[in-house]
Amino acid sequence: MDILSSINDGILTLEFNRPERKNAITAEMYQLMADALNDAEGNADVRAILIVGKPEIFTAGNDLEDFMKNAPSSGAIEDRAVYKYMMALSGSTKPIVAAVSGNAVGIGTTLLMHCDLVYAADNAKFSMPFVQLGLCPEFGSSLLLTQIAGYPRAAEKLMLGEAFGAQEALEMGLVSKVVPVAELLAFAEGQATKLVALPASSIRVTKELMKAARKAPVSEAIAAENIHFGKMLSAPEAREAFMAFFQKRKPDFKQFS
Ligand SMILES: C/C=C/C(=O)SCCNC(=O)CCNC(=O)[C@H](O)C(C)(C)COP(=O)(O)OP(=O)(O)OC[C@H]1O[C@@H](n2cnc3c(N)ncnc32)[C@H](O)[C@@H]1OP(=O)(O)O
Repeated sequence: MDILSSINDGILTLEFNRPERKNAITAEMYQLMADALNDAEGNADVRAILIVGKPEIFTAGNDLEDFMKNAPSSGAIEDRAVYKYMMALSGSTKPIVAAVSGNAVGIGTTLLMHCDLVYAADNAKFSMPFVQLGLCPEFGSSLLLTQIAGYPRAAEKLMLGEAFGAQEALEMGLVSKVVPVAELLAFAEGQATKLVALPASSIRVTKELMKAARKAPVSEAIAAENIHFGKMLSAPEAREAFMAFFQKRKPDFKQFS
């Protein structure tokens, strides 16, 4: 299974488990995670959610082969598994803890902005190389990163798309704390266990209140991003970027005006 899902002691753990492809996320993986999150909504036994990868890799983001195969022209965005996953994540009423070690690329970084507690190992590396792929920010990152980090820093990360480390992520407010990689999982599990022991109703209301002001703007940003992202995914710039990645060469964007 490319996603490992388990419920223990009140914690639903979702683990990326496709290390041979750097945990790149396929439509099937998004769907599995969406289903698990939606099931958790109606399951009072789940009192916290934990999202983890492997010590050496969180996720390489969306599977680029999937991007090439599944042009977005085929159907509405709302029917796509990635959309269902991100809506389930951002709309979850349960507290969500993410533990990031290694690379968190593209949606691997975007998804963190929809979690509540985000812990990074000292080997974590974040990047949103949407522009490098001929794409644009997705699932609210154009708004959320600007709010979290301020415009100039967000512009640097979203326009240049260069990777940055755990310490910088902490300084900019993207993560809650940095811990040594060997201690990350136990630490994150400990934090999730604390959430499980607290009154679920208080956690629920606190989360709702904290997210209330950003709910409508985030929905609007996601809708606007989707319009562009869908078109850009089938444009020649993105095709060139995907081909270049698999051919292990630099993309040639100068051929496009
Ligand atoms: C809506 C969502 C949007 C997004 O998420 S956009 C972001 C999409 N993701 C990317 O652009 C990241 C692409 N991957 C990378 O940049 C690198 O990988 C890493 C930095 C994550 C790791 O680099 P290294 O440790 O050198 O590993 P490796 O040799 O590049 O990858 C090992 C195998 O994994 C495959 N792979 C890696 N990432 C993806 C991916 N995103 N989609 C499909 N396959 C991927 C490779 O091709 C290769 O395979 P083989 O061993 O056969 O050469």
